[in-house]
Amino acid sequence: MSDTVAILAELGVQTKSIKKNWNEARLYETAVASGEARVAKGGALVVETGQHTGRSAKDKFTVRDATTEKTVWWDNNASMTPEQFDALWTDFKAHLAKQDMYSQDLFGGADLDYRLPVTVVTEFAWHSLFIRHLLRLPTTDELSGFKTEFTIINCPSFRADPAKHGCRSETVIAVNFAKRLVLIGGTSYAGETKKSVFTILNYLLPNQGVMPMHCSVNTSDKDDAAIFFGLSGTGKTTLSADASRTLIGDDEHGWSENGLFNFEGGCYAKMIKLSAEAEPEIFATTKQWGTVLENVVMDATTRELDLDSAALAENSRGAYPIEAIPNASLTGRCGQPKNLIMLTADAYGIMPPIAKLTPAQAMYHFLSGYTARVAGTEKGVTEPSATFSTCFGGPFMPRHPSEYGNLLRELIARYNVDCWLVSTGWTGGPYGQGNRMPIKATRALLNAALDGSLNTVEFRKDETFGFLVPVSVPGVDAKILDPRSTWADPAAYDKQAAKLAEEFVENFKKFEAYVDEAVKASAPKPKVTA
Ligand SMILES: Nc1ncnc2c1ncn2[C@@H]1O[C@H](COP(=O)(O)OP(=O)(O)O)[C@@H](O)[C@H]1O
Ligand SMILES: C=C(OP(=O)(O)O)C(=O)O
Ligand SMILES: [Mn+2]
Repeated sequence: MSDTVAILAELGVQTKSIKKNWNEARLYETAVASGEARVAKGGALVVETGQHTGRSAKDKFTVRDATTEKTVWWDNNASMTPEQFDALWTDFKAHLAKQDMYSQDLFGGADLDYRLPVTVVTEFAWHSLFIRHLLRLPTTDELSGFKTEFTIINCPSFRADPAKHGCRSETVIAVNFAKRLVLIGGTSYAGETKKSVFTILNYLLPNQGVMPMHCSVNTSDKDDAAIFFGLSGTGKTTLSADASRTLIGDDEHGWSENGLFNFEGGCYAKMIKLSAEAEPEIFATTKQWGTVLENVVMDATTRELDLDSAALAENSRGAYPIEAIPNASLTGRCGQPKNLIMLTADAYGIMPPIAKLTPAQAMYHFLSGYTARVAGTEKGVTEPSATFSTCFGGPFMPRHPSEYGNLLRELIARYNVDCWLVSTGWTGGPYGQGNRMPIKATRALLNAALDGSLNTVEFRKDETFGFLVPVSVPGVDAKILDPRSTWADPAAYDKQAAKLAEEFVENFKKFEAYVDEAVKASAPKPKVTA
């Protein structure tokens, strides 16, 4: 296979026109001229995505054939038959024949041994710009010998038909590993494209012994890389951009014998209520030419941005090349990690802001993938709900969690990595009563973990979770380290902690057959209260 033109011919795709590998400036001009986008004060490109302002996880389907039958974990991945995919593909091609399209030949993966050449074909110029920011650009030389290995076609104006295509609605994300093709239709949320590349790498890399991870990574000149696992909204992007560390990437990485590597070349940050003070590096990107601002509210006349407004979406986003962050790595690669952090936004206010995990506890929490969803803007809803998304990335993990878990466990042991659980969620009570953990406090605790100083402080054992929690950390209010003491009613804390422990135990049942006694013994134990 080869680059855009050859691959489209090989796939039998005809488009009205195809603009191949256009650069940022040309895509900008076209996106504005065609009415897809507007320019904000400072130069960022502002777009609105309409109905879909986040991923449509339930509209994602993987083709179930003789191979994927055995390699995909179907409990966690919705399936589509090869015949349904073919019907979708036929209709997709008929639709594409009437469209002016853009394409980019890019790499997913900064490690030269493991990178995947992909061609991303999009209906929107701004989607082409987005994916050019997010993935890794080939050099001129690499482009001349480019051989695509996977094609992603994103056509928001296509409407899927559940009766014919085996999907659920007019929106579809169809992944076909045999045909090396992903089709996206009926949604404009740009995150679908980048998470499709992630899904592909998550499927392919374990076969090469590489651990793919939904995490951010940063390092320093001391070669002390840190991995930050976490579900959406837990702080991967926010916390990895830190003035005192070198950013490797904010969302998707691989871990091999060569070290850690970014799958991407850009970041995709949440813009809602972004604070210039707590997140200065990310804030600066909103005022730069090149940044794609998705569903950020802008005044039509002054072109001032209103980052606090959720009028278009709670999940407003900014996409920018990693160079937009001052202390970012351009190679996207670093050495073996010293620390591994699992981020959770515990809205129940039960988890401590930091805890030290044994390797077995780390495996337990990796397979559990706990965070909590909060009501957000919905009226009248005050209760948070627990979410367990395995490997901290359930919607992007085609294989059985034990495959990822076993790889991770081996790597943690081989490189002697210290593991931590960090709650960026609520303190002083649950969502609705307490407050979100201050970013400053989380950063101070993380810095103490990463510079090694946290290994020398006094710890207590958490009665419910069994992990070790520091009693005091220089520069941090000792009270927040013990969540129970921050609640007005400690008995209410105990009750809620027991309830959360039960939810963990219930969720973990499906993994019990795949883990050893030490991992099973890492389950939280509801504390017996008098
Ligand atoms: N203590 C904290 N740590 C990290 N993020 C926090 C914290 N408190 C509030 N936030 C907010 O939570 C959100 C975290 O989102 P983000 O970093 O994009 O997560 P992810 O990349 O994991 O999806 C940001 O909007 C950030 O401002
Ligand atoms: C882009 C996404 O990732 P995250 O929220 O983890 O940054 C997403 O989930 O759509
Ligand atoms: Mn992120």
